[in-house]
Amino acid sequence: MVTRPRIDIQAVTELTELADYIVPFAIRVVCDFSVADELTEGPRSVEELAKATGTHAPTLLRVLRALAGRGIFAEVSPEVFELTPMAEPLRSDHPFSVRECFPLMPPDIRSWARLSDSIRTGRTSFDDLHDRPYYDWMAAHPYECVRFERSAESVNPLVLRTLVPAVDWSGIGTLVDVGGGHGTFLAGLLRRLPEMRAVLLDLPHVVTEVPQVLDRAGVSGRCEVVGGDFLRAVPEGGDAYLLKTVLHDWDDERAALILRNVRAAMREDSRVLVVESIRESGDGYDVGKIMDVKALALFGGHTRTQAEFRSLFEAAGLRMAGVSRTPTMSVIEAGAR
Ligand SMILES: C[S@@+](CC[C@H](N)C(=O)[O-])C[C@H]1O[C@@H](n2cnc3c(N)ncnc32)[C@H](O)[C@@H]1O
Repeated sequence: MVTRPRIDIQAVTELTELADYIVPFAIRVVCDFSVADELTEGPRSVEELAKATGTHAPTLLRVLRALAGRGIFAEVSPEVFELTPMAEPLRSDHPFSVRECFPLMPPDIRSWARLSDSIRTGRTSFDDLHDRPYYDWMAAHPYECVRFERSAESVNPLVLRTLVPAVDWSGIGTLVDVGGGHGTFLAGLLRRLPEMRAVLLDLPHVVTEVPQVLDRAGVSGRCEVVGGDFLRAVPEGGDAYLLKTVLHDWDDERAALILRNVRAAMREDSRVLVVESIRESGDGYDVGKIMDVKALALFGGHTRTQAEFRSLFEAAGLRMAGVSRTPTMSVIEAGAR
């Protein structure tokens, strides 16, 4: 039996608002021109802001008005704008700055535009569009690679804040950060845990950025940097192995291979700390479900439920030891089986 459509005007309105994809692009552009940085001393007219940022005043006004409608900046008097709580984190000096969070790079956007291909075939649209997997493409495109790593790391200050108190770090003299990116998470960890030493492994073209990050944090004396491939091998000698937002990039076969390489490198008593967004059941907002679709379009991996993590560890000769959920990400801990 066909039921008649239910009419809920509020729902129709909310749905049409979701079609307005200008917001992330407008945020990207105000970040590119450091508009939030120009408002740190208080409200300013669009005319002044345009002069300071090298932009076209009437156009900047249109973008700022659109964002103000979403609570990002406020028009306090005609054509005069100020920062709001949601605009503050777009400042470059904000301790939880997210201005790198919106890279919106053409290769990614073109893959999103081809999501219909993924839905038909189950394949990763990025690979089909660019003829190779994400990280291989990034290796040949240094500018985009740096933008990608910075966006992946932009939430690290926030994650560190919730994660450090949630984990028992005692007994970890040496931590191996597997796929550690530019090292911002590890640098933050080493600053908070002054007794700890570390090894960071990432692809050779990615680790070139790591020394500057460690130097800025004043921790370079406690961290060795290794350029390598975790699909082949992982450094030995860790009391613990950290894999933060790494496994969701990979299908089960390759995620298990990475963990088997960790298993081969670790001692019987070493710990494995996986930091990820666990995919939860139920209909609530769940970053694990959002990341899952991102992994589908771009990386060819997927996020996992707690039960899926348990099976993945078992396939790699590990045993899940516990899960700590924090307001940002979860820590899924494992040991040797
Ligand atoms: C989503 S980023 C996470 C970075 C970092 N762990 C963090 O959370 O800030 C995934 C990382 O895996 C690295 N990666 C991808 N393939 C790799 C490989 N075969 N060997 C080593 N690292 C790899 C990427 O370069 C990237 O830095």
